[in-house]
Amino acid sequence: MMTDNVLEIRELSKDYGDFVLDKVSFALPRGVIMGLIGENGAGKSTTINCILNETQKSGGQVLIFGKDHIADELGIKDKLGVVFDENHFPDIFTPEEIGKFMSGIYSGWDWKTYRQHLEKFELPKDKKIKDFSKGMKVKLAFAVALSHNAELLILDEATSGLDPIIRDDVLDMLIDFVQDENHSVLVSSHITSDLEKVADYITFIHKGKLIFSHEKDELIDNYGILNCGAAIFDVLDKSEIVAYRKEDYQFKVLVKDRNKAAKQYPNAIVGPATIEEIMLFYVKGEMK
Ligand SMILES: Nc1ncnc2c1ncn2[C@@H]1O[C@H](COP(=O)(O)OP(=O)(O)OP(=O)(O)O)[C@@H](O)[C@H]1O
Repeated sequence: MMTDNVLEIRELSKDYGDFVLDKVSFALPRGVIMGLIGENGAGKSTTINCILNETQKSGGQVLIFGKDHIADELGIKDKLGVVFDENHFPDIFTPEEIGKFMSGIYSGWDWKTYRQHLEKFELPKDKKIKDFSKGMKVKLAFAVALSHNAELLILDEATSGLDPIIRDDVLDMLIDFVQDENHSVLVSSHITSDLEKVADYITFIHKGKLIFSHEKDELIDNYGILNCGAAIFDVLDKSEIVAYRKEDYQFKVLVKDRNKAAKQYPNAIVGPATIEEIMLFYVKGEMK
């Protein structure tokens, strides 16, 4: 049987001297949307650039569709759609001319789908890209990425500069895209609420290290925030606590198993945690 991971990253490292991406490993199963989260400078773009071999990795292994990402670069390219926050199509061209160019690059180029996307995104096919707004440029990049029968989309902060309405359109598009069970998406974003909406998996990188890569529902169902005063906080079992934040006389504590915590500390108030809160606690919280 074929591997069911479209992307496998094993101990991926990149040493920039003052920043090290440190043996990051995770796998993206076929048919899912994976959100890649982390603070500014955490290493999200470095990870994606190493996957795409835009940056040479210092160590580790990257398999795309079960094949080494460098040895099989040409075979992989056709099945990969990529969108960055800045897309540098030559801006003297029109979408129609970009289409002609892309049809020479991708063997699976599909004019009909491309024209449908241009229409859906209300992109004028004969207007020069230099006169496009930022949102229009990103939409054009999506139109290209979605028009050559790609099986894996990799998006690096592609939605960050878009207004909430276009962002919502793009998120719907990603959900549409994975309706085909052969399609998968890796999407990095600061906007954790977007990822909370669409991602099936969340991979969290902090200071160049992998903190976790889990199914989103598992995170949402299990993690929790326990609110308590100093008396309870002092007796909390250190091993159950991910991190805590002190606000006036209250302690807010991130726990990995909120049901267990609620049973163990019946006098504390325990509630669910959002992906954003989980990230905030890991990045800004203190360890007991
Ligand atoms: N070409 C480079 N040369 C040297 N250092 C680099 C290079 N590219 C990135 N870095 C460093 O790697 C670190 C991680 O950057 P990266 O862009 O991967 O983070 P990020 O998680 O994508 O952040 P952001 O959300 O701000 O885009 C930063 O400290 C950055 O300075």
